[in-house]
Amino acid sequence: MTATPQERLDRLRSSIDNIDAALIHMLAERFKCTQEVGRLKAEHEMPASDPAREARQTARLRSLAEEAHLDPEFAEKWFNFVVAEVIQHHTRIASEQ
Ligand SMILES: O=C(O)C(=O)C[C@]1(C(=O)O)C=C[C@@H](O)C=C1
Repeated sequence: MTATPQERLDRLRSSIDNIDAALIHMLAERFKCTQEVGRLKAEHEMPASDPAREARQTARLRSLAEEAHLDPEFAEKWFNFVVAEVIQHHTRIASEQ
């Protein structure tokens, strides 16, 4: 028996739910790492941002996105969005020292 459109939609949404949950958990782990980086940088008076590292990571992520058939512009925008938040966290940690 073929699935109804509603059943197909429900099945796809169930996968989307799992993927969204995985993304949230991965982001949480990434922010745990960057919080530690922020504390390390603050303790050693290192600058919050590292444009050279960002440029290397942007090139790497754009290349991975292309291989995965994901829009590289979107991958770069996502990375810039996350890094902007991380830099705010780093700056706050340094100001609390
Ligand atoms: O790797 C670092 O130095 C970080 O602070 C982490 C990170 C990132 O989130 O990827 C954030 C800010 C820097 O400009 C570069 C990279």
